[in-house]
Amino acid sequence: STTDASTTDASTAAAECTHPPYRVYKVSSSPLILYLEGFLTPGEQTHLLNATASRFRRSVVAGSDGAAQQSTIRTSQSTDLDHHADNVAACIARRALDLQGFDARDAQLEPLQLVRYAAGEEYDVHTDWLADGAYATAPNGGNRATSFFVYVHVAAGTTGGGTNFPLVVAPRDGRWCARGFVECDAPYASGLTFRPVAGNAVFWENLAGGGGEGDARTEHAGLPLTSGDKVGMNIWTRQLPLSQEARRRDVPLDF
Ligand SMILES: O=C(O)CCC(=O)C(=O)O
Ligand SMILES: [Fe+2]
Repeated sequence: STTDASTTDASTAAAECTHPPYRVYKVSSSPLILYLEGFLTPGEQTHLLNATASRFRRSVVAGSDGAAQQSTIRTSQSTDLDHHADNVAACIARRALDLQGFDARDAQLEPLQLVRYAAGEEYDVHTDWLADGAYATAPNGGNRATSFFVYVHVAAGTTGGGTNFPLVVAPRDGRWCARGFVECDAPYASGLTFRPVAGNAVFWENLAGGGGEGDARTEHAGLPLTSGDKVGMNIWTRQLPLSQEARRRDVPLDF
């Protein structure tokens, strides 16, 4: 390709990439939650791991002042991957926008964020939408309208590490369990837990109501990994375009 990496965006990469025929299953209407089977190809999974392998650092969260800080609630390692500088990541970003219809723009995407969990690590219950409006300003793209959590790698023998939505009722049909998408051994009262399955993804809308308020029902957790190794990826779409500066900056978007 002769495309200059600095000018590549999810639109230009779309011409060069072939999207896998992933399947979409609605899990919940309100909040909207979709399960995406085969969202990443095996080649894309390998590429994402290789592109980020040496770059993982202790994850951070938004502190009470909005600034990124380490916390016992999020003990994983993470790293950003700028999809404007990586054609595979740009193709995945394009796919994530396409699912959201023609109005979702590349400028609304945060850099892709990979998250790695070793045994014992977790991300306790949180929302992806920012509770403090001071950090959901127009130059910051407003709030996080939607989230994808994509399972990039799940080592053989991995246990635990599901993605749990405590306030969402689990779907009932046995195929959710039989296909390995949903954890069905946990008590009903614990809500909905997706099992980590490499290549698959969960998509949801974070905001509700006409005013775009954060939807409390979208709270969720990356449950503790009890053994193995799990790498996931967040793809966050803002309500509005992020300023060029905010798109490139690690702080305060990197949580
Ligand atoms: O690890 C998971 O299953 C979920 C992670 C998550 O919610 C996040 O990184 O915001
Ligand atoms: Fe999250």
